[in-house]
Amino acid sequence: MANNSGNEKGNVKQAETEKEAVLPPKSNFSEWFNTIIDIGKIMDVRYPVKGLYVWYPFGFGIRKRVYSIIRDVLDNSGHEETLFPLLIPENEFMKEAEHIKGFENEVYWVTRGGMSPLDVNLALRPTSETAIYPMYKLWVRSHADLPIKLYQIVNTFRYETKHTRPLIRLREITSFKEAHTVHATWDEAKAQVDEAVMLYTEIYRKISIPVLISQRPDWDKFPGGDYTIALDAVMPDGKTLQIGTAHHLGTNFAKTYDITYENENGEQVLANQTCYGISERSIAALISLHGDDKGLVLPPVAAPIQVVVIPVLFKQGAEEVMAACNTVVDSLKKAGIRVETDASDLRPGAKYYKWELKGVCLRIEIGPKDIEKKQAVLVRRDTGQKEFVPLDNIVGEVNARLSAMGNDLYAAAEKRQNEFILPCKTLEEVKTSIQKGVATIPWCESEVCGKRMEEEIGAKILGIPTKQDGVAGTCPVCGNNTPKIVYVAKTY
Ligand SMILES: Nc1ncnc2c1ncn2[C@@H]1O[C@H](COS(=O)(=O)NC(=O)[C@@H](N)CS)[C@@H](O)[C@H]1O
Ligand SMILES: [Zn+2]
Repeated sequence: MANNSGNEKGNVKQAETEKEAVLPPKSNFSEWFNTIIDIGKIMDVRYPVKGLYVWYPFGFGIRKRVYSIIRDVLDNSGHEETLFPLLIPENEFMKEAEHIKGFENEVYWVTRGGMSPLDVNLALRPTSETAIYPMYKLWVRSHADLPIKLYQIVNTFRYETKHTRPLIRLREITSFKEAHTVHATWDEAKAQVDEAVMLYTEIYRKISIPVLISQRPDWDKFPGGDYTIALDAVMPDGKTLQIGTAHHLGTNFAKTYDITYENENGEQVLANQTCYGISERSIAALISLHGDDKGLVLPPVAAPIQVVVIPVLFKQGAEEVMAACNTVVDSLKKAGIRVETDASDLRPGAKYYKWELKGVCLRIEIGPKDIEKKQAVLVRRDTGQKEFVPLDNIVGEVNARLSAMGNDLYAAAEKRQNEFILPCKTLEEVKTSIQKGVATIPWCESEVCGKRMEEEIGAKILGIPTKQDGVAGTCPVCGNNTPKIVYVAKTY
């Protein structure tokens, strides 16, 4: 994967040969992803610190649109956005034992200010529980202060020892949306976890991404949490990418940070909490699930450029063609559609290649013949479908295809995801199936059997699907009857 040329010694590797890399076929997914991040102008991997990458403006345009969808969904479901400090004092960070165990190998520390050593070392937030919860202790006094439903979209830092790669595993997570909620009871917090999963599913539906929803096995839950529900995308190579998680924290952190509220009978009661997060892995999934051999394929809601108008110019009638194109561009802009014209002297084929690589949703071609017939040629990026449409209703024709495209991309991705789910009855079958996709296998849910399964298979249990069809099977380890199946998959 990304041979990220930024290195520990801190020097930027000279730009590769100026010639743009050629995009490999998507069947070679690892190289395809690596190349599209570069030539699709998503992120520049040459920053001289391992695991830190630079957003190109085009890639940032995609991130901006995806995160405005995230904000809309959260702001319209009772959440408020806020901002907590980046630096966390060691004494606060080191309070919750489970949480520390889970993060102590990943935390970056600031130990100096200028030339003088700090009296208290400061952690760069890997996630913000230990920054936020000391403040929640000050804010939560009575039942009337609950629920609290806050989120922030910040950068967080994790000293990842596994292979770092842009958008998928960064040491500076640049787009970490983390929500932290406080509730009066365990059940209310459970309802919040369920809402978070529903909202995440809605967000991903809006960017045409289907997800697998499962509860992580107990030994793989969030450090300091009661349980974790995760959303996974099935990537084109059949491996899964965790693109969202919601954690029920019970009273674990409330105990540590003394977050209590006075109930109706004047008693001090420990609060129950949840937290849930999405990162730029959402963009990784968007690029990976919809892209093809020609490059990016972007759902219209996330596309920085939705339409490109290409005038087909000959000596004869060039003026009329340019005039018609400008009229089309103006009317599309007025309708709020993100449109560009390409009147460059590139050959048509080179133009098509350029805009297809960038995932522009629709191409409009207008030549002298089209003027005569008062039509334009419309070409969809996802299907390649070419149609003649009347010029005088170009806005309607474009809008119809843009809204169809978002749904069609989702349907196509959902079909591919379902084909990756491979039901198994034996561990042998699981071993072969996870080379291609996501295996399901009955499991009695006992930790002993689960761990034995992972050993046997040489891969991790992904999680217990929250939606089960309840058909009984037998646990392949203990032979007991069980109504539960579990996902097993190779993961990013
Ligand atoms: N190194 C990383 N690079 C990119 N995304 C990451 C990285 N580590 C985690 N993520 C993403 O961030 C999400 C939330 O991270 S987490 O550890 O699961 N959960 C938390 O940190 C909780 N505080 C909820 S915000 C994960 O589901 C995953 O999609
Ligand atoms: Zn068992």
